[in-house]
Amino acid sequence: MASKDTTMKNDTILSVEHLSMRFGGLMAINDLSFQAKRGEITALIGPNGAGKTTVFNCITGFYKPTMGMITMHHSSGKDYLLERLDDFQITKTAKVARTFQNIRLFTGLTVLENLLVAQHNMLMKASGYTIMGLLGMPAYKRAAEEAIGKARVWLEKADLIERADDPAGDLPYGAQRRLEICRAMCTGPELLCLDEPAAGLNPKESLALNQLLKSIRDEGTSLLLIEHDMSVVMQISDHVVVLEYGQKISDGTPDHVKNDPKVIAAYLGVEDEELDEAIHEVEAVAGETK
Ligand SMILES: Nc1ncnc2c1ncn2[C@@H]1O[C@H](COP(=O)(O)OP(=O)(O)OP(=O)(O)O)[C@@H](O)[C@H]1O
Repeated sequence: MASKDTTMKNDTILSVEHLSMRFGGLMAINDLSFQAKRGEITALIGPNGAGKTTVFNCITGFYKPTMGMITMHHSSGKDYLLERLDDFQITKTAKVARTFQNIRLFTGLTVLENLLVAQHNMLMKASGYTIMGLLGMPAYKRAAEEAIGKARVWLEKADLIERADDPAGDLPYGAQRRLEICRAMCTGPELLCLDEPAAGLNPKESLALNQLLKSIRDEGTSLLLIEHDMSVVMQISDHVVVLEYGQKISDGTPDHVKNDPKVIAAYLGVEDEELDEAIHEVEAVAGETK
């Protein structure tokens, strides 16, 4: 019999079925279906304008899809139809958190305060939506201590604990990106969606990011990410879905998609007859970066 861990790892956390999104005359996503597995890092890749951010915006409630179903399957066995929920319900109830292409921290607040703001809902609930917090009632005090404890755990994991009391805006770029991820993790998501987390990072920052993302996965949160940096995608993803012109052109392990001629053609923008040459070029580049 499979162990519980193995079973958990192989089941589906997110199903996207026949998703379409039309903007006026443009079909940005056209009948897209794919699944993300629980306990895995799934990467959504594709050339510029392929529709990756639009898929993210549909999953996280920023857009209502023109057609299709997006289902979040909780580990409790409960399912949530994301296209029917508002964005705040998607975070709070369906437990899907996201980060954006551009950093959205409260730069004037400290690193720790940014993580406490993320837990505002839980603290408000503990206060009974009254002045219990100001009066220092035990239930609120406990909740506040828990919030600080959770923030500390994430700051340790992201190697930011030394900077807890510094303004978030003073952190180097790569550290700000990691802080954003910690902030999303403080909301307790089952699925974390990251929009280009490695954009603008230097190789050292990129390595720190990879370690953080792998530790998030290994502790049981599933990840879905859009990423242009192929070294990040190939190093940390368990599963890759490739889009071109709003449609899926490949789906499988990093090795599978890396060698898929359709993917190579899409990235290099080559015609079928030029494919062999393009594949040789890609293999040569891959060999150099090993
Ligand atoms: N709000 C919108 N209104 C109209 N067209 C849009 C809108 N959002 C996206 N599009 C169009 O949909 C298509 C897919 O865009 P999208 O941003 O999803 O692609 P992407 O794969 O994320 O691209 P990139 O890698 O450049 O970020 C593009 O042609 C884009 O111009």
